[in-house]
Amino acid sequence: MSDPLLRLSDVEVHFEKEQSLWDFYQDPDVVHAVDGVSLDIEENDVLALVGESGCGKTTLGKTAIGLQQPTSGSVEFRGQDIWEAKAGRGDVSFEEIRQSLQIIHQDPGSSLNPNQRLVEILSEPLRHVHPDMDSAERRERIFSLLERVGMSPAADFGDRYPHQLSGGEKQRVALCRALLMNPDVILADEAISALDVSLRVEMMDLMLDLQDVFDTTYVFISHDLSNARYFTEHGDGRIGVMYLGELVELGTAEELIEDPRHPYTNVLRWATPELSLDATEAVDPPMRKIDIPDPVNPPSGCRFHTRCPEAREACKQGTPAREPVDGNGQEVACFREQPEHAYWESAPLED
Ligand SMILES: Nc1ncnc2c1ncn2[C@@H]1O[C@H](COP(=O)(O)OP(=O)(O)OP(=O)(O)O)[C@@H](O)[C@H]1O
Repeated sequence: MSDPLLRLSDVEVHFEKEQSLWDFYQDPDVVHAVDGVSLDIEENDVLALVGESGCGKTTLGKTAIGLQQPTSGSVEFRGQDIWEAKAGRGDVSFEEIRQSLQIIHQDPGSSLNPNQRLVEILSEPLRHVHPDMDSAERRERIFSLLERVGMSPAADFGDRYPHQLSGGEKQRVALCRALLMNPDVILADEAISALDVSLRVEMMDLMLDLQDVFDTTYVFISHDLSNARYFTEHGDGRIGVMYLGELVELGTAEELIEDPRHPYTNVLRWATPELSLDATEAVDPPMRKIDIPDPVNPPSGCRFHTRCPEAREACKQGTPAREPVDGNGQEVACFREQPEHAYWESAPLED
């Protein structure tokens, strides 16, 4: 079997927190941003990462595209370890890999040069990928892409500066610029979150429409399960649920929403009114505590045990591995999926 497009193996990303002068003689605090994540991402794949603020979505996404070096574990691009390539020990150069792995941010304005017209901004990636292309051909490619993303008349838009665009138009330009690099993966980091609700679906449709043209994979980060659902249902992809740095459940939107196996996935589903679940469902959150534990000192055992309504004493020990559910593509990391686990004999946690 051929290698997946991206393979993350037991990836860990820990950050040392900045210290004040007073803490100088103490060991720095270490933030456990990502821990023990293994995941394959395929060609033309769609993967959405969801979870509450600070759970590690951006860090994991950036690690997957080689913008963040893991503190342990590995990230391979088509079988080539990205950081070995960076150290000059690869068959493919780091620059080539990074060119294949692009990112679009929540705030596209900050990444578009305010002093350049769109046609200049979009010429840069083309010059990079096709150094032999003449300027007339570049303009033709740029204008046809601008038309395709609904920025018409393209010649008029091409002459504009970023400040002359709406938020939605800036995000389209950021998408065009990423696509013109001919990438294998685009990390869309909350790329639709700042848009008006009415424009979000339009942008997601556009991204998926262009996926067929450019043969690219999307890693789509969102704190909103209903957007992740729309994107993965229309893109035939999966959702990964993150909790305190760990990937606790993986599956299609239908699997996760109709049959969430991890109690934390159930919380996300509960917290998303747009999913219009059964009106008879609980109004109280399906959690024992609201507060998120400190990622500097994550709870022992299953990290969700301090909030989980199903938690028992056994959940304080050992990290549950993510395992397949019922032989379909769904995977969950919860002791309750293991009929023989000590969980079933242990006492419930009630505090
Ligand atoms: N460069 C850094 N230095 C120190 N800590 C960091 C750094 N980057 C991220 N963190 C911490 O790592 C944890 C995960 O952050 P991350 O941004 O990946 O989460 P997230 O799920 O994307 O959150 P959000 O939705 O708020 O963007 C957080 O506790 C964050 O404060």
